[in-house]
Amino acid sequence: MISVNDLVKNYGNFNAVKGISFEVYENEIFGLLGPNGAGKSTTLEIIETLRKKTSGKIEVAGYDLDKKPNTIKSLIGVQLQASSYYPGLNLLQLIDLFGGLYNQDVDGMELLRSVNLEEKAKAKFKELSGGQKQRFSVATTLINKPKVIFLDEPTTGLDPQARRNLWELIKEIKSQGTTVIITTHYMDEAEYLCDRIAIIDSGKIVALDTPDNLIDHLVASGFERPREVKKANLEDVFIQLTGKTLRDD
Ligand SMILES: Nc1ncnc2c1ncn2[C@@H]1O[C@H](COP(=O)(O)OP(=O)(O)OP(=O)(O)O)[C@@H](O)[C@H]1O
Repeated sequence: MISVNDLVKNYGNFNAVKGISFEVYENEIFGLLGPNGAGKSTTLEIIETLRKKTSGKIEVAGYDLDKKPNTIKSLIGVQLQASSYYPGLNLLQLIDLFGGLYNQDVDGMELLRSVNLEEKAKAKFKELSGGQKQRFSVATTLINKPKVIFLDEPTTGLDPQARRNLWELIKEIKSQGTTVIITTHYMDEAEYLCDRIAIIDSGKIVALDTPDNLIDHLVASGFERPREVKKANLEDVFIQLTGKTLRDD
């Protein structure tokens, strides 16, 4: 679905992305992981046609980014910044507006239902909880019925229930046939969600494989955790005590 070949991005003298290459297969959830400043957002924004690359070749669904940026724009779904959500409009009106911009006939209620926000159709974006805001933001990526969506840290700041709820939503989106590229700083999230992961460090890909293979490879190299892992962790305690249901309605 996406092929990135020897991508380089310089900001002035600073070499932020240093010749990375990877492919994202159709209908997989592909994770880009890496420390702050590794170059994840830069790479995503270049593929999204929002930022200019310095050099390299990128294809999305077989279209060359240099030759067909507008075709690519019509095939991808990108999360909008919170500032794009006009404060005077409710969720349904926002979807209608974005649908109009994409020249798409969208059933707003159906879309809101798919992200469990039906009851908030008449609410303004600013009136939503953090989890609801993220679900709405994911919904807006689907308005143009894209082949691939880009999610940049979609669960940052959410409570454990809301995170799990969003994970299920992302899996559901994949099961409908959409390819997903996601960045995250949560390793449990990447392990649960991603079919394959690229780990980027200082503008270079240092590993690319399935989560299982990456872990097996580390274990095969002789790595052992310094102490025995308990059968549960604090997050299990939290979920056990507070339940799995969402509280943000
Ligand atoms: N517009 C810009 N001008 C100059 N330098 C930039 C610009 N945007 C990003 N950078 C630099 O490029 C590097 C990569 O930034 P980028 O935002 O892609 O990292 P990231 O991996 O997404 O980080 P984070 O996890 O913090 O979101 C950083 O050192 C950053 O300071």
